[in-house]
Order: sequence, then structure tokens, then C-alpha cells
Amino acid sequence: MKLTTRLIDIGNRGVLLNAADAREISVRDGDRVEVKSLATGETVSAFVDTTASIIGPGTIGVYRPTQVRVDVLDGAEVEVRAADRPASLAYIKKKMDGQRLNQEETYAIIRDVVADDLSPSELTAYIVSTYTNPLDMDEVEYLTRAMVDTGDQLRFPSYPIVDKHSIGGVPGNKISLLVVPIVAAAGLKIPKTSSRAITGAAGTADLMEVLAPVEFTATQVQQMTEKVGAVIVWGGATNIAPADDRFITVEYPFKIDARGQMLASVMAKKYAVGANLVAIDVPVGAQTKVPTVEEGRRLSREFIELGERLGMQVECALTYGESLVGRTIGPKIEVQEALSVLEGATEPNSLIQKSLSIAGIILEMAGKAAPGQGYTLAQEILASGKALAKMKEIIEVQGGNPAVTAADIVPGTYQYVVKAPTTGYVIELNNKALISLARAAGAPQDQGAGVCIHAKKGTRVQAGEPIITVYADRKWRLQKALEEGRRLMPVVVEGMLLDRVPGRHWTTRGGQQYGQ
Ligand SMILES: O=P(O)(O)OC[C@H]1O[C@H](OP(=O)(O)O)[C@H](O)[C@@H]1O
Ligand SMILES: Nc1ccnc(=O)[nH]1
Repeated sequence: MKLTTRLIDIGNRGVLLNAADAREISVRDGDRVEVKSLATGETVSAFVDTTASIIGPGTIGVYRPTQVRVDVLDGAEVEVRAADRPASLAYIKKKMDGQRLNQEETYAIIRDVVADDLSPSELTAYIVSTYTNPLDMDEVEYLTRAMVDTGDQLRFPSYPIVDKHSIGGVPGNKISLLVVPIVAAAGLKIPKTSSRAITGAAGTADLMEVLAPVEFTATQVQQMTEKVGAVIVWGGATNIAPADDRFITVEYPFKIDARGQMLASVMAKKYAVGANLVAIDVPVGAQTKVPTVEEGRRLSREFIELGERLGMQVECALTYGESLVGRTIGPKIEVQEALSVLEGATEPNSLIQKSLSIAGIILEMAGKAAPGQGYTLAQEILASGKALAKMKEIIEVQGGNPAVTAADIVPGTYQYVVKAPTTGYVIELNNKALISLARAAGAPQDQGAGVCIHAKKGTRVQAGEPIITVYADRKWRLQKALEEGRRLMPVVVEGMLLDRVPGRHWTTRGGQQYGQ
């Protein structure tokens, strides 16, 4: 059917058809059409929305991403017909049914993901299929390679190129802000790409964005790394493993990170930046992605095997994930904590020790430190101020203000201090509840939102002492976080009343009613 184009500024890969025209070519809402520009001969597939009134018969509304691909102007004529379903849908169904996918099938799915040829529900079906029917190692390798091959890759003229990644799952895990500058200050190249939050309240990309822009092309990532030795950027903007960020948009609301997807997500980014030496942080503990040490070992072996298949040397560190890293969760307060350590603070221990351990592993892998000496070298670099100086170079090369200090970073202006209701030990600090609290307060989108934990598990507190401060950039967000806090009770002090369960308000025999 020939239709006349009307450009519509909507960000989806779609077109708007009059309901009568849609009926004529036998398509319904959500179906696909092929749109062919009669001027250029180019063809693009797009998803259909229908309307009875916004667009009249004979006209087609073309949304921005569709227009960009087919290069049509307002008023141009296009040919429109019902399109076939992509073959990848059958492969997604195959995975939903619990079968294995081969290399070609995996590549077909990932190509369609990157080309935006799958609708949100189709993409969700794929992620859920791999969540419920775990990928085996061959499938993980196909997925990783497909994610790399459908994006840009960096090629540095010399090795080693080192890299670090955490599988996430523990709140407050801001160690990349310390590890990357320490390792780069030792003269190593570390082009660090990170995701935004997946199951947490602030991913490393969300943190770095407090200090500098994080959206760059692959070429810029390479140039900046060559200049100062390191970057900390958001993988989603680089076109490095571009499928990764599409998957994360599906995973984020459900707070899920299926094992096979996680392996591929992390290792595709490492492979695509050209890293040959990689340290992986695997936080272990109840309420993390890896509940037991045995599972942590198994996952580590999988990371190492996948690394071998791809030609990268991988070392994994099982780390303590029962409790948050440092004391803060949320973009600004986490950055403030990390910067203060770079500036010389000797607390919090959990953050400093973890960062030095992971940096130490990388320094040993790259031969900068003798076996067993990496931690000490990392400690010297941190104490000398060289890591802070390197961080300032990274901030500057990415376009941020290198003069920034921890004191300049001000968390959300709406604050609420939760006090210990009773004297006793903190016997429970629930990671997942803390994450929900920080997300309810607005993290990571609201950079000032988050929580600071004053008393970690095992600490003795006096009744009335602060145990948590909640920060928010908006008042209603603070209220929401407090409601979430009351519901989830992320901190429990021994002896504390957990809840009161009232009976009904009986009228007593004496005819009086109490406690209204
Ligand atoms: O939100 P959850 O699932 O906890 O973790 C996701 C975070 O973990 C990784 O951290 P890094 O880039 O190694 O520092 C990712 O890049 C992301 O920032
Ligand atoms: N699935 C993932 C976990 C942690 N980091 C990532 O980049 N991806």
C-alpha cells in the first residue's frame, strides 16, 4: 500500500497507521510492517500502532528511529506491507522450551536485539528464557562472542591491557573508583567500562557520572585511555557490546541477573576492550547473587574457563558480600566516600581493604608486583596520593572538574535520621532491603539519594543513636523511602520490637472503647 509520510517525534521504532489502512494490509497493533522509501529504495521494519483519529487514511506516521533508518522526509511517499516475523523469535521460543541454542541461533537473536528488531516483550521473553533455562558454557561463549561481534572493539598497540569487573550484588560496592586509579597510577592501561545499576541502587557508571560525563564512543574510550591510562565510562553509550545495556533495561526492574547473562555481560565488555588480564570480584553471601562459597568457586571456574576460551587470563576473588562495602549506598554519598579514601581517609576498612586486594591482584597479574606483594604496592600507591592524582586526570579527560574534593559533594537535601529504638547489638542488616530503601529514595536517577549506615552488623548501639541516615533530592521520595523502611526494616537491633499486631477494637463489657 502506498502512503504519505508524516514524521512524528516519538522515540520508538514504530509507525502509526490509520485503523482502516492497517486492516487493509492485515496488520494489528504490535505487528511488524516493512516501510520502503520510494525515493531511496531503502527498507526498514517497524512496529505498528494504530489510530482511528490522529492519522487519517492514506497517511503514515513515521517515528524518529524509523525515519532515521529509512531516511524519509515529511510528505514523502512510502510503500508499506506486512512484514515477516524475524527468525530469532523461533529461537527465543526454543530457549523458552528449555532447549539449547547453537551459535547461529544465538547470533541471530543478538543481531536482532542490537538492531532493535525485537519488541520489549520479545526481548523480555528472551531474558526470562535464559533466566529459567540456564545457558551451558557453549551457549555462554556464543552469547559472549555475539555480543562482542555486534559492537565496536578497541585495539591497543601494546599489552598488557588490564581490566576489573565486579559481578555486583553487594550494595555500596564503589571499589572501581579506587581500583582503576591505583592500577593506572602503576603505569597500567585499564579502559574500564561499567554498567549502570542492575540489581543495586548505584552501578559504577552511575557513580562516575557524579564526577564527569560517562557517555563516549569506543574511539574516544581508546584515545582517553592512551592519554591518561584509564577511563571509567558507561558501557551502554560506547557501542561496545551494545546488546548488554538492552538486556539490563529488562533485568533492572526485576533485580535479576541470570548466571549465563552475567558471565557474558561481564566478559563481553572485557574482551571487546582488548583486555588480556582480568580480575573479577565475586561477592559471596546470603542476599547476594552468589549465596555460598561453593557456588562462588563454581562461578569463578566458569569465568576462568570462559576467559580461556576467549584468550584472556582471568583471576577471581571471592569477597565478603554479607554486608555492604563501606557505609554508603547511592551515587553522591558513595562517591564522597570513595574520594575521601583517595584523599587519605583511613576509614572505612571494608572499602579500603577490598579495593587494595583487587588492585593488588591486578598488579601481580601484570608483573608490577611480585606474587604476594600486590596489596602492599596498592597501599603505597594509595598512600602516596598518586591514585588521587590519577583519578583527577581521569575526571579531567572525561570532561569533569579535576579540582573536585569529597567535601564538594553534597548528598540530597531531604534527610531523615533513623535512630536505634533500643540499646543493643545490630543483629541484622539486610542488603536487599537497603537497596530497596535507596531505590525508593530515588537512587540511582536522583544522584543525591541514598542511605548512610552508621552502625553495621555487630555494632553495639545505645537507644536514640543514629543507625541510618536516608537522603533524597525530593521530599516525596524521602517519604516513600521511609514507608519502604518501615515495611522492610533493613536494620534490626536486638530486643527491638519488630511489630505490633493489634486485635480488633472491642467494645468492653463496661461499654467503653479504648485505644482509638
Ligand atoms: O547493580 P548490581 O547488580 O549490584 O551491580 C552492577 C554493577 O557491578 C558492576 O560494577 P563494576 O563496573 O565492576 O564496578 C557493573 O558494572 C555495575 O556497575
Ligand atoms: N551482569 C552484570 C553484572 C555486573 N556487571 C555487569 O556489567 N553485568
